[in-house]
Amino acid sequence: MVLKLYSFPKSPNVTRIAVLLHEKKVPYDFVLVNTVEGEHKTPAYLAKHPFGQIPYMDDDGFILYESWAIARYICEKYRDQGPDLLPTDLQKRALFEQAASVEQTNFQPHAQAIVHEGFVKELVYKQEPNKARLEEAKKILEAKLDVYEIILSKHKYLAGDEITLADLIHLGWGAHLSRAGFNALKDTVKRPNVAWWFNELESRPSWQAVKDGVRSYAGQDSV
Ligand SMILES: N[C@@H](CCC(=O)N[C@@H](CS)C(=O)NCC(=O)O)C(=O)O
Repeated sequence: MVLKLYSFPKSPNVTRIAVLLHEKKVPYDFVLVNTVEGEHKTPAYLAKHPFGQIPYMDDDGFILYESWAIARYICEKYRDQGPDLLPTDLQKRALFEQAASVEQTNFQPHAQAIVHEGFVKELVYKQEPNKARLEEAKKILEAKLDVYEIILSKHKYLAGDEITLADLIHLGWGAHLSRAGFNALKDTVKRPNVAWWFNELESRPSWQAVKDGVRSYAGQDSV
């Protein structure tokens, strides 16, 4: 049975997984979860994902939630297909885990706040955005990206000169930032290394395929 991602296809927490499936050339399907109607809080959904969030994965009956856990599972299971995105060498793995932790603490929460307050709340949930929270998150992420600039001036990717899952997983939330009026990932003057890095990620055929997939799904505009 083809691997299934329960989500809405444009969700950053699922596009960050879909890009890995394209890197690994693994076929998958989306199963649409209507979060606007609260489908993710129904008993049937909660039986699969007890926190009532998107996404979760069904791999031939094996259920897994939490996007980072799903991402690691895919990179481990399909290690021999496409680029190896999860280093096994002790020190390379430690540097990968460091970069993974950096994404989870220094990038994702702030990027999510910017995207959520910047347009998702209003557009999808018809709620009033919290402008103060938006500005605060922008300020914090700008400062975090200054540190990214230092890291990326020393090597091409976050964990060294080889691309890993820790880089690619930035695409989900990162690609939505411009739409929220936050262009710091693309500022070639202020942060040339960050801009180079993010452009490399966005230019990968796997990401283009994700964008095409989202575009063709139920007429949604793209990530
Ligand atoms: N840590 C989780 C976060 C999942 C998450 O926050 N999903 C959001 C959508 S982007 C959601 O389902 N929000 C609805 C809710 O929490 O009720 C992951 O990475 O999968």
